Amino acid sequence: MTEQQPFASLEAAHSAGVYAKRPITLVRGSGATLYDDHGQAYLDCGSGIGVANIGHCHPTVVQAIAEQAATLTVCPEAFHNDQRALLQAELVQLFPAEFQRVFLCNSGTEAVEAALKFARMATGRTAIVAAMRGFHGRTFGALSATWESHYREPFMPLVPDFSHIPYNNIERLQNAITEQTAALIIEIIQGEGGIRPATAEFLQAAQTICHERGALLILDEVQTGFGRTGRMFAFEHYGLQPDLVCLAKALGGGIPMGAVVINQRVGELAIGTHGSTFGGNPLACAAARASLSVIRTEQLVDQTAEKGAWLLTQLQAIRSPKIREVRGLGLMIGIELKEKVSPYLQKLMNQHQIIALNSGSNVLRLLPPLVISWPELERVVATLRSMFE
Ligand SMILES: Cc1[nH+]cc(COP(=O)(O)O)c(CN[C@@H](CCC(=O)O)C(=O)O)c1O
Repeated sequence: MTEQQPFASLEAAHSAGVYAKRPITLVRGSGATLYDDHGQAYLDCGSGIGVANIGHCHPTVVQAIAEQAATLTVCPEAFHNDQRALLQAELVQLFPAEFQRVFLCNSGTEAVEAALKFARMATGRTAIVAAMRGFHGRTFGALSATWESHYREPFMPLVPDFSHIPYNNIERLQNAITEQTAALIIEIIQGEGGIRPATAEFLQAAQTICHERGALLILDEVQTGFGRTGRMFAFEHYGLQPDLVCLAKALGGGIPMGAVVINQRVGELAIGTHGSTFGGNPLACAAARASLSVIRTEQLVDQTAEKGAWLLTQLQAIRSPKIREVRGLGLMIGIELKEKVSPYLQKLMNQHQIIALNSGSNVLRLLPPLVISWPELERVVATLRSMFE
């Protein structure tokens, strides 16, 4: 172990080796601040890839986890459980009345896998249409809907009968959705794919075409959900009535969790056709309930709409030959550069102690905790302005 980075070298010695690592060891978090093992503070604008919407180690969630950890953490879905029953009821309350059922799992990719399986089972069809640049997860089904070839190539063949259309292209959508299509799966804003918002026209057309032709509309809100875009769920901006909504990331307040919220239009799902050992476990459900209560009591959705509008305006006002476009919604913002983004991420972290993300090779992605303060936002704008102007 090296003196400066004792844990990094120890981790590197035993890690599977599939992750590119940044040269810091994070050991503590609070609100929008992270701390490394030398006590250095960082302003977090990544939220653990869109997980820490309510900030790190929120006391309400910490207390709920501690209490549930001392009560019951293991309870498979073969048995009823109080925390699960309450969470399911609280979750569907956030959706239109047609959504009455929830499948609980443990990650975004699991939520997507479940939604894809439910769509094939409910329609008796096999074709799945997804969008170019979309990201839906890394398990074989979700990966078959994910676009980037470097995620897919090493694992071919994937699941058959998946196809992709250009995002926001209604004509190609018209041609792709047929009587053999089980579902269309899309993001309202492509996150990993570059912070690319869908157009209202594309989303409305997607819903109309799917429902006219008997296909289901799956919205992958793993990244856009739980206030990230300034509404509790991004589909609310467009008044959509999807059939299956995939959730994860911020759902569990930092505890791994995924969910599929199911419109009654999908119909009954047969017992024994899908499942999960850890899905709906009491610990994750208690954490999720606490997280939802924080989002509600701290009015984080409205805060995000206000903070996000200000941040987008400030960043769009930066005049720089290096910036192609600044786009996004709420506190899900991308700065598309005319060059590689990684040097800027390193500079932000090493010289300014701000942690940001990439989307692809040239988009700087900002996903700060929704609890980020106004002074912290002003620091982000001032720092980026100094870097790019
Ligand atoms: C829209 C979306 N859907 C599904 C997933 C899969 O969720 P999970 O199984 O919990 O990771 C992700 C992860 N998005 C991150 C990619 C993570 C990875 O590299 O893998 C991201 O946006 O970078 C998404 O952003």
